[in-house]
Amino acid sequence: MTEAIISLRGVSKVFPGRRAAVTAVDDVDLDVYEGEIFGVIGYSGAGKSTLVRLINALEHTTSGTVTVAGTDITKLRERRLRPVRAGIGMIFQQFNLLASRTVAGNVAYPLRVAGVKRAEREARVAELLDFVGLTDKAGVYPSKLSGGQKQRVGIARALATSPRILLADESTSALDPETTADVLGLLRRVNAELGITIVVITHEMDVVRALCHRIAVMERGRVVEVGDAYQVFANPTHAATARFVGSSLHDVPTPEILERLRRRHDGRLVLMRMQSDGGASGYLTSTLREHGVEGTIIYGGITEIGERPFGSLTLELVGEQADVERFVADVTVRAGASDLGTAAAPRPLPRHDERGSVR
Ligand SMILES: Nc1ncnc2c1ncn2[C@@H]1O[C@H](COP(=O)(O)OP(=O)(O)OP(=O)(O)O)[C@@H](O)[C@H]1O
Repeated sequence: MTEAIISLRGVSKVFPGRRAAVTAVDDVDLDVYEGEIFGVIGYSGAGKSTLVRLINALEHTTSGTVTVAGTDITKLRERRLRPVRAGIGMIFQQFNLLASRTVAGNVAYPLRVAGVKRAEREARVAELLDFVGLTDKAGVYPSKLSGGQKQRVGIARALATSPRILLADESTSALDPETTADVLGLLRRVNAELGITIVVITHEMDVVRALCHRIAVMERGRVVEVGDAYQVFANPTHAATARFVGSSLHDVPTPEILERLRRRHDGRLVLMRMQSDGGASGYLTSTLREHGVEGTIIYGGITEIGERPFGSLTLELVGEQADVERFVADVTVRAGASDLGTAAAPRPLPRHDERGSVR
């Protein structure tokens, strides 16, 4: 995973709006490495779809260059773009299947367009339907399929011409959680078994959690943060990222919730971040014991990102005041915990870029 298969340099896209021009993508530099699953996240209107449409030249850049598999596609004429697009599969939120064609017909469609002979086409379609688990639906029309099955057909069709890159634009947003998990599992197989680089656009944290190796966070056309999915979520440096994590996990009390907690718990409160190597709870237990302090969990949440624990716990500490002080000093320094004070002497919640972690 060292070579960039997609590179954007100084890329902007401006749409001439009715009143004023809209800068959908604003001076973006980005590398997506061969073999990775890369997430583009952000709220509606951030510019995610436009960014991805620039990668397969469905939109043309206003400025900057987009390089795909070594070719600068911003300089290519339409005819020369065709083979580049053939190397990029795409799946959509609304599946975009042809209603008048069977499942097999839909998957065969890009092969027909590419002029693949019938026998070869049929063999390839059978292979793809087997891969996505829809062999028994070959002769069925899309209207008879569930949402999850439709997206499987979409994936099989996107893979038909053996692309090196798959772009997935909100590919699970129209699906229920169980079906989403199913489709995400299939995308993981596409990446792991076929070695295809995947770029997913999503506003859903669950998708990122289950799938992405690295992510870019977009806000108002700009990439405000990029990196390893776990690192970015564990240590957000931009408010947009922190909002994204907080709105999905709800592990850190909001100021209002903290107020309520203080009414019920008048002891010293401390916010402990749980991350990384799984040693966190052991560290917490031993440090409490070491200082002769008891800790009661009064708020928090722990989940996984990329199979690593992630989240935070808010504890109320009970013990001799001097012991509590020493414990708080210790975990603040060694584990980046946040001292929230007491109901009588409250201390504010940490800003998003001040959160530490238990390592
Ligand atoms: N063809 C277009 N013409 C004019 N403005 C456009 C066009 N396409 C996108 N925009 C504008 O560009 C901005 C970014 O849109 P884009 O669809 O890329 O965002 P997004 O993050 O994908 O949002 P969503 O998740 O809602 O699709 C928005 O303000 C949008 O209105």
